[in-house]
Amino acid sequence: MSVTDAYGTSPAPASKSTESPKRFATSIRDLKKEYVLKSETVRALRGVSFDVPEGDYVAIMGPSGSGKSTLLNMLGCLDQPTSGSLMLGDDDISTMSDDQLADIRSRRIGFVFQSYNLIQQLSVVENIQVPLYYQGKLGPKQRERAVELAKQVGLGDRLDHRPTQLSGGQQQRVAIARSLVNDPFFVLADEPTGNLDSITTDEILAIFDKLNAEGRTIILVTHEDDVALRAKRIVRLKDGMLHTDELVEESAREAVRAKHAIAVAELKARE
Ligand SMILES: Nc1ncnc2c1ncn2[C@@H]1O[C@H](COP(=O)(O)OP(=O)(O)OP(=O)(O)O)[C@@H](O)[C@H]1O
Repeated sequence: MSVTDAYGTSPAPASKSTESPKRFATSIRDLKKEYVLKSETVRALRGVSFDVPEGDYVAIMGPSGSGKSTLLNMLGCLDQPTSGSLMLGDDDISTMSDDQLADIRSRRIGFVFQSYNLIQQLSVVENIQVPLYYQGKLGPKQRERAVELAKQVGLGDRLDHRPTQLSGGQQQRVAIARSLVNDPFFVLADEPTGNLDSITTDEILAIFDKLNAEGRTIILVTHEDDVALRAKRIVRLKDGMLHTDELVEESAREAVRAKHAIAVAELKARE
């Protein structure tokens, strides 16, 4: 296998070096989530712990029912744990009110969904500005930032297009630009390439590579090994527990990038 042991799941021992301490985009400790139904209690997460240092690129994997969506909902401040802690910066989401959760969600988390979730009536630039709208922050400066982000994801010539006038890959680029508009703690991507063909998948993964190289923290849920191997680290859940937490060797990342590049070149040659 092309991965090595990762950071470990317990708090790091105090460093004796003079290096500044690692900052975490999020830090999760003994996270549990139970759903209480009439006939039974489902233990969806049974004590999950791991850290995501700033600048990391983590793929979360696991079989159906292993707890990925439950974890994602908490990382996205859409739901609270039954017990344990999930820190975003200095805030523990398990102690927040619904209003505080909504506030931190709109200000500090960048979402990218499988189905893009764009507003059909709005243009590319307007869609990118949507998270700012919810904070009452809309002005020329914010529009300028949205235009800049559109250019960063290669949509500088599509600023006034509506989602129906864009391909799936272009719509996902809008969603990625939208996810960055608030300068989030991390980009949370749920099967972001699930609806895309191989060529477009590679283009979207290249954007994530670039964003991560620029220092953006990315947390991505995927079922696909080849998508996960583009990340720096793979966290696997099983039966609501952390099964493995492994770093992906740079050589393995390079190999999968090369494999994707060859597949894309072959497909383009056939067109
Ligand atoms: N709202 C809910 N009420 C009750 N049980 C739930 C709820 N949401 C999830 N579960 C249960 O919690 C467990 C974990 O579900 P979860 O959706 O987090 O898994 P998953 O890994 O995302 O699965 P998949 O890959 O199929 O989406 C499952 O047994 C599921 O049935």
